[in-house]
Amino acid sequence: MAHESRKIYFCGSIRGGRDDVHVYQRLVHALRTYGTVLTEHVGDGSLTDSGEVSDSGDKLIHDRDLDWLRQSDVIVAEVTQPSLGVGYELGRAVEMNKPILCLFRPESGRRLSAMIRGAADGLKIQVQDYDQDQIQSILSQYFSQNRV
Ligand SMILES: O=c1[nH]c(=O)n([C@H]2C[C@H](O)[C@@H](COP(=O)(O)O)O2)cc1CO
Repeated sequence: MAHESRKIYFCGSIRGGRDDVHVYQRLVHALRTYGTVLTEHVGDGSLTDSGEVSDSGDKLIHDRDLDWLRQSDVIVAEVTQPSLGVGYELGRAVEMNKPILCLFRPESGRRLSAMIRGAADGLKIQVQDYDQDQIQSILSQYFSQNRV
């Protein structure tokens, strides 16, 4: 798929905690090489764990994000910092049969949920352990696959 037309949905923790926001920032920046990132705000350093401010509240955020999820060609999720919202997005994306790449940093000392690692089939749903130095190579390898 051509870079210009590919829509990427990036998932990262917001109310689950913003400790990894610098990693999300790097990923969003790197992902722009491969398409349009619909959820750029996830990597915004000024967005706190209060989440986005919206007059219409959480329903607007939820409905907008599900629309973006439906439109997207691929989901990339940074899953090191546990987040209910990211887990929910991934579950919905699985049901939509979207290609999914989950990225986990073992250096965190955490153990990824079995419901994420156990969902991987190595094809449509991929879970990759990585450290930040590998961001470019992992994304380059992933997007060179025909299925995304
Ligand atoms: O303000 C928000 N905006 C937003 O787009 N989200 C979406 C995108 C993130 O991938 C995910 C984060 O979920 P959580 O806030 O539960 O960590 O949910 C979540 C929030 C706040 O829950």
